[in-house]
Amino acid sequence: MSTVTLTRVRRAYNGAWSLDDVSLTAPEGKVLALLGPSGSGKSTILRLIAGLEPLDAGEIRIGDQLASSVGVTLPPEQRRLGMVFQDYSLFPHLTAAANVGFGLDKLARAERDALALRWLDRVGLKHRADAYPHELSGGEQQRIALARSLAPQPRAVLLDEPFSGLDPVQRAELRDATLATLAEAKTTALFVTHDAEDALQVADRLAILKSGRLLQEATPREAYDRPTSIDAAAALGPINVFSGRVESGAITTPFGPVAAALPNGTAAQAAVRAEALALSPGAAARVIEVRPHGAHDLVRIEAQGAIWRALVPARSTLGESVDVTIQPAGAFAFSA
Ligand SMILES: Nc1ncnc2c1ncn2[C@@H]1O[C@H](COP(=O)(O)OP(=O)(O)OP(=O)(O)O)[C@@H](O)[C@H]1O
Repeated sequence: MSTVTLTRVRRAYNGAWSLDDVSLTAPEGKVLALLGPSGSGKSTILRLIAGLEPLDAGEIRIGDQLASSVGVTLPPEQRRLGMVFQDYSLFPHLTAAANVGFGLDKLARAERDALALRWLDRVGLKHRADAYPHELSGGEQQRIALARSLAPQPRAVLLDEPFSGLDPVQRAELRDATLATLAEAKTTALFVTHDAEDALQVADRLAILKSGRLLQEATPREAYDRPTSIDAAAALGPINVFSGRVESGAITTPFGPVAAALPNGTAAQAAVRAEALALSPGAAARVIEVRPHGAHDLVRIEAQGAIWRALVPARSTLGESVDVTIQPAGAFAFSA
């Protein structure tokens, strides 16, 4: 396992930056999640690290080795990386065991078979060693793909949306199983997702991207509790935004004040997480709509013409109007 470091990396397609000056580090033996909406550049980062494409500026190092810089692109097979993609990409004509053994061709047959079985065991699929991919569920195929990528002891493993295409139950199970396997293997992992929950659950560190730019790199806790911008806050869950001016250290929103450590008079924006709004019987805001949202209800409330969303415990009894308390831990202010 090795640290993977990107320094001021840029990549353009057809004259437009698809990655613009991105620097980030995947620490040795940890999971770094690349989180962002479609088109934010997540897969481009993986392709550049894998050596599938050249970069246009900056450099990429895997451990001490310079893997990519302008005019230098170490071929993929010399990078010693593992890869897992969302479409599993197992060889259909090979059994599960043969798929896992595929990258172990330098070993003698018996050794290779034993190691493949050991990896199948690690992902809980030893009993399916002789099954062909079409005989396995999507989640099982993905676990085989993970075992195949890790068996040759890569310096780092790249996972591109590995849980998409699975139903929610399979997804949660596979997420937990993958995390356990990565932790056991102590492999550096870069994991692409557009799902905030996946990123928060799986990552040791998060890199939040938008439009080819890195918005924030932090631990999941830091990113959630101390976002550095409105966009970074919005990447981790629904937020409410209000534009106003700072007065006496706060922005006064229709639903209450949000503390702002900015000079008085500054044009600023408040961002309040939907789960940071506590509702109680009262008359400050009108309840427009209540909808189930898993363990929560999503409630739309209106005050002074503004409509905000609140996530409250499911089946809370709310009347037609409520008082609103903004919990400071989920409320942030940014200069506009
Ligand atoms: N080969 C290519 N040719 C032209 N444009 C490309 C190419 N690959 C990526 N892009 C563009 O670069 C930007 C980033 O794409 P990328 O696939 O890295 O985003 P992403 O965050 O992985 O998105 P998704 O979640 O949809 O996979 C997009 O605007 C995309 O259209």
